[in-house]
Amino acid sequence: SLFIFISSFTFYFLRFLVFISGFIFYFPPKRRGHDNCPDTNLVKKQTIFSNFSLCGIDPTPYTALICKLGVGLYWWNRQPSLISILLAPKTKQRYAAIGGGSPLRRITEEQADALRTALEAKNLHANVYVGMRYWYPFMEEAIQQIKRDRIMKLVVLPLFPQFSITTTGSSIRVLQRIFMDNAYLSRLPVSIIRFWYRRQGYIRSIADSIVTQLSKFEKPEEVLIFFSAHGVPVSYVENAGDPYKNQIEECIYLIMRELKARGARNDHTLAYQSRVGPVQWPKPYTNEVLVELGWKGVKSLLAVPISYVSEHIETLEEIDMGYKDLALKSGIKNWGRVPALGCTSSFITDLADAVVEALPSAKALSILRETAKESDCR
Ligand SMILES: C=CC1=C(C)c2cc3[nH]c(cc4nc(cc5[nH]c(cc1n2)c(C)c5CCC(=O)O)C(CCC(=O)O)=C4C)c(C)c3C=C
Ligand SMILES: [Fe+2]
Repeated sequence: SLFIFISSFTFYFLRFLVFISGFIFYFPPKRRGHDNCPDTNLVKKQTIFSNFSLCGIDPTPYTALICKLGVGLYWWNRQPSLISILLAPKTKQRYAAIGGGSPLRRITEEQADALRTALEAKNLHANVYVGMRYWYPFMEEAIQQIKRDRIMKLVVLPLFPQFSITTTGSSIRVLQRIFMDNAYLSRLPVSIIRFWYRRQGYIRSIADSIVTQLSKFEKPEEVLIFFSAHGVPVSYVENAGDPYKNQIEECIYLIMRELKARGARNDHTLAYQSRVGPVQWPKPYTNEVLVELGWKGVKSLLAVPISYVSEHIETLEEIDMGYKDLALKSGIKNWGRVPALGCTSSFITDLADAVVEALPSAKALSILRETAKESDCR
């Protein structure tokens, strides 16, 4: 325990030094309110690694305590860290290449509107709040609004089809931390949809989109369907029990089964993209596989980003620019890409069904927390 305490202390001292260095070298843009907030996502890049907690996992059990000792977690988690400062120039260039900012917030707000309308069509009159983990509007802000509105029941719908500790798990953790500190929130019945890639509506919507894109090739039957999933550190999968990799594989199996049922006989493959930092990522890597496929003589390829439901930097820049260039240079002649589902109506209707189905199981988070402790949302 003494050892843990000393290492925690050292960690937070180093963290403090990095935080100070962040202020010396970089001044984040001031927040100017939602409507004119610069959605360049540069700040997100600069805060995403904050607290040295890679992807939202706190490295010590003392975080909550330390934050209560005068440094609010909300503020603490928004300070730039060294690694993010180092990455900033490259990130700035990448966002410049897609028009100077991420469309993610706009698309998410459109999805929220479409979901509200789809719920109304099902006679459910609900408020839909958008809360983001690393950018405005932050989850904390959405929760403040929920508190003000004194809603009666809450369904949490992560916009990630598959569960990962780094995405949905990290968001649930924030939610639990805030909810348990407040009397109204801790009693509010909540239902969390932890993943939804098995839903027929989602699988069918992706399959529809793949069929549409295949039909644009001269010889659709010869096209290789290339699933590109976002990677997560291997240690999360192997040591922390992140179900993400298994869920990705099952998701692809379900999509291919749907395509086969519709008569498609295309080959398919899976690779992992967006590697960050020196940690090991699940293999094979998207860039390496593309080169290999080119060498092997694959001529037509349809890229299917499988971890997202909105266009953003990893589809518009990483896939459409980086991987496409690499594929063409490696000998692949015909390139296509399935767009993210965005506001596709069959998809939004299915999400609305998921919300309706989740309502009856809503329970106060104080009860859910016990279940979460035993599960994978650490
Ligand atoms: C170790 C770091 C990261 C892991 C693991 C990770 C997992 C992960 N992320 C998404 C989806 C998105 N990530 C986005 C941005 C983003 N993510 C990381 C790091 C990790 N993500 C960084 C550093 C950033 C900043 C942007 C960048 O430079 O790439 C976004 C938003 C991008 C936008 O344009 O708005 C999404 C969406 C998934 C699905 C995932 C694992 C399952
Ligand atoms: Fe990410």
